[in-house]
Amino acid sequence: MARRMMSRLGQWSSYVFAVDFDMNSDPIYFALASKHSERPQVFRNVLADEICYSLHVQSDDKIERAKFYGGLKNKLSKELPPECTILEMSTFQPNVKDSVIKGYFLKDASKSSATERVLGELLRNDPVYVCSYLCEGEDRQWSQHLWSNTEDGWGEVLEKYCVVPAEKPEHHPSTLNIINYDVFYSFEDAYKVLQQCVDIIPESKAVLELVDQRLKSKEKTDFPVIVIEGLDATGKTTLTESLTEALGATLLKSPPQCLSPWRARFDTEPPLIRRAFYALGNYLTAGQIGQEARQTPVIVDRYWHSTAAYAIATAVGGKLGNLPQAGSEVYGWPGDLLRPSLVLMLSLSSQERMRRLQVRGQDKTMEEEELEANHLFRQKVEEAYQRIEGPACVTVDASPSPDQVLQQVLLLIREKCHL
Ligand SMILES: Nc1ncnc2c1ncn2[C@@H]1O[C@H](COP(=O)(O)OP(=O)(O)O)[C@@H](O)[C@H]1O
Ligand SMILES: Nc1ccn([C@@H]2O[C@H](COP(=O)(O)OP(=O)(O)O)[C@@H](O)[C@H]2O)c(=O)n1
Repeated sequence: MARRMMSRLGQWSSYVFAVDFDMNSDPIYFALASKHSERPQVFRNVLADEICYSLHVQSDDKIERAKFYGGLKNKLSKELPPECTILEMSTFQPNVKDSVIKGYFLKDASKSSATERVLGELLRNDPVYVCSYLCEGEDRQWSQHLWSNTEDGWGEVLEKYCVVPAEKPEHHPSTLNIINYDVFYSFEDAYKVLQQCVDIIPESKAVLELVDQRLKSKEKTDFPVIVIEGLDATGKTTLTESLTEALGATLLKSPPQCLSPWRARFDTEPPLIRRAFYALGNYLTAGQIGQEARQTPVIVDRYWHSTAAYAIATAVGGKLGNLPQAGSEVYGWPGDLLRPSLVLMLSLSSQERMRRLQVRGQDKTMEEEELEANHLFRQKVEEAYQRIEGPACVTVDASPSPDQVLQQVLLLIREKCHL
């Protein structure tokens, strides 16, 4: 095991580390070197004399890595002393796609041995790299020690590096592993993930069986296909129902009804697996759309835009500006997924959306902090919605009365789809 870690470590000196100390600011970027740099100390404003650690999952298996990383946060939160802060961390090669190894950075102010005990146990039993960080010497510079894992837990220090500041990369690290981790751009890529899960998530088998029986859709439909998108409580259900009636259309949704027995199960899975499930849902819905659009117009409540926008917004940490730029390949439409004729996104101010959620009896107990984090998340979802192409969505003001929204949308449909 130690040898394998060493071989990866050889590359590690070309990696940059990013720690998210504050979600509203840039991460702190640092690299490893054999000598300290002249530049100011890396953790100057965020760390005092705490002992710090970092943990990275070491596995070449994508599913194992995703499962273990998801569970690790819960385990750490439960077992570490409360004075130990758990921060998200990425190790990556700047601007190199698929190079991110996700991990956690621990800022330990507990002055107890409990943290070392928990980490020693992880080292002994689990596929992790553990590093400790110490602030030493007269010039108070930080260094990183990489520990080997032995049967006793903490083994020996394999490598010792000086921690030096690194440049902010052009692309935020959380954007580097979106493709085929958070968003899937072909049926096959999503299908493969669920196939690999069959042993650990038995429900995957039933989902794959349904997907195997899906209807294949033609590229072109006889009748228009109109997708309604938007955040929760923007009025999608209300509008899709009235539109369906007004146009004599068929109403479908993604994920389709036939996946509902498994949705809650896959919602508890890490993004890789959860997103693959929703991606497959779109292909099932596409089959139904192809069938129905032979006879009537089709209205679809959420489709690809929801899958991609939520996945991207969740994957991309921190500020709105961290999203991949407009025109990036992550906003492209999967080549093998039926394209609708028109996509409309319902947009509402956050005050009106909160009011509607409250009328519906939800979100009443949300803490201020959570609201703030959610505000940032919603902004990212809406921005991602607007950047997705092929077809791009048309934004509709959803604040007027239900009937006014319907009339406005009917006008748009007549104009764009000649209905
Ligand atoms: N145009 C509108 N004006 C005022 N309230 C609305 C409007 N559209 C929907 N609502 C109400 O807002 C809530 C959320 O609407 P809903 O259609 O369930 O949204 P979604 O399907 O997007 O979650 C419901 O209580 C609904 O009655
Ligand atoms: N086509 C879809 C639909 C939903 N989703 C996911 O499902 C969540 C939204 O579902 P929801 O149940 O809140 O939707 P509504 O109740 O607002 O219609 C989002 O977090 C998306 O991640 C998806 O990925 N793809």
